[in-house]
Amino acid sequence: MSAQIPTKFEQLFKKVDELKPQFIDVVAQAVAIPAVSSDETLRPQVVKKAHFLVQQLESLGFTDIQLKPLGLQPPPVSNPNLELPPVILSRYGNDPQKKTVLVYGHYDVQPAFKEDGWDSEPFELVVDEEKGLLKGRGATDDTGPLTGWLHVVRAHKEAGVEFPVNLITCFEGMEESGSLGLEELIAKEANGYFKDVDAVCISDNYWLGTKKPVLTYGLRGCNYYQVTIEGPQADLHSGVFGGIIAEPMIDLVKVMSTLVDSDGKILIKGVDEMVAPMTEKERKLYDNIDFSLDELNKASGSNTALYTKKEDILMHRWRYPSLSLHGVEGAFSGQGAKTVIPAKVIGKFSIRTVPDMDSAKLDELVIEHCEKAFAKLNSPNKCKAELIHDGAYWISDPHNAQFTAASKATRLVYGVEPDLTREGGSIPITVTFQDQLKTSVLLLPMGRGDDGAHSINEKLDISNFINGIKLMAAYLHYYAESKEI
Ligand SMILES: C[C@H](N)C(=O)N[C@@H](Cc1c[nH]cn1)C(=O)O
Ligand SMILES: [Zn+2]
Ligand SMILES: [Zn+2]
Repeated sequence: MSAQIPTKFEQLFKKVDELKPQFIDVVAQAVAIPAVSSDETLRPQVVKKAHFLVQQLESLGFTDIQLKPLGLQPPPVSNPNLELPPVILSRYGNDPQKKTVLVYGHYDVQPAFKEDGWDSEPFELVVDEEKGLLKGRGATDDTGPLTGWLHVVRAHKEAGVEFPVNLITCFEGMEESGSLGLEELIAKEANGYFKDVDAVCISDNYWLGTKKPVLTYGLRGCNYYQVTIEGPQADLHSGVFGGIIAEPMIDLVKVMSTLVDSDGKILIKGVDEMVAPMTEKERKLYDNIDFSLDELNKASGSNTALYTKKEDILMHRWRYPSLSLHGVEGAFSGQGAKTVIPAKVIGKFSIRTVPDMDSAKLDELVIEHCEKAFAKLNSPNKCKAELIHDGAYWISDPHNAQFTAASKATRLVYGVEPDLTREGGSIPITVTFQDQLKTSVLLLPMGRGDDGAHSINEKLDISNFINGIKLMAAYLHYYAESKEI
């Protein structure tokens, strides 16, 4: 640690180091709750995790803790009476002399099963001191970073360092499923719970690579669709009915194959035309970013990249749309050789959206495309294409007080200037915070590009966890000291 480091940071960082076992224990307890928002049967677990976080907030002295209900989950949903998980609002400090920072995170996670190929149980945090890793679903996305904000508060309390800002939490349990219901809550609370918010900070994305910290000023959006094809009343024996009835799965494969080609080119007419043209100024930005094909290959664990040049990889991750095929509900997917003809199959795919794509126009193009592709099959089956959820893209100017404070904090903690990046993933609610609260938003990632978010063996390096907590703390102090909002 440098000799010039201010005493308050020395005290704080020492305390963060000392509290490492306790911080990891909180992450372990949180990871143990399988809060999978996309699985309707696990909704009680998502709610359980909300209550666990409330207990943590209470014990740290947060006040005005509220579990905001969001009503019923809108269709398409199997259980029409399914309640959305609550949003956790709370505050730490209420000093009118201080700035107020809202921190957003999500406590829900992606599904995970050991059979998917995990080396350990996904909902049992593995603390691998030798490799320096925390492994478990949510370690990096977003349970680890979300709890980071609570650890920042605890470190201040136990180090006896004054907390520099008023902190407001907005923790949701539906981010991985499109942040349903949150937009309305933010609009409602913009002049209520959130009325004094000066800045919003989100720690829910990742460094580009594995070595260099980044600050993020853009996200792609995500429109998620499903195509349902149904025919027979029940699943059938393929020896008895194969070749003499129209099979929904055959139709679905044909429809889905018209969406995208193997080079990643989206085949839906009108989509490319909506993408903002590249400017010379933007083109130059890619030159200075620290990234390589090698890092991409390491993160994907393969040599399957569609592009070899750094600039092409980054542009296709950040500023061009992509279409991914995710799966088929109702289809046989187990081991072995079941000879069934599924009666009803639901194909799932999503499009990552970018400036200047119009979300509603995209829905029209996608639905029309699927209907036309199905009509060409002359099938007697029924087909319905629909949007499941959408979330907007976001891009901002990274030259403001928040980014300046976070750059300074990065230099303090990591000793380097962070790269300014965009993120290929989505955090649907980001733009709503910016527009409704009329504040700047900073994305301050904790984990690395190879953390395996949404994948098997999701991990967070312990060094990223501990330095990430220090970074959050330093950012809050530098932001509090800055003259501008
Ligand atoms: C980047 C963030 N941690 C994340 O994983 N976001 C999800 C959000 C989403 C949108 N639709 C479904 N999930 C993502 O980018 O997939
Ligand atoms: Zn996330
Ligand atoms: Zn995620």
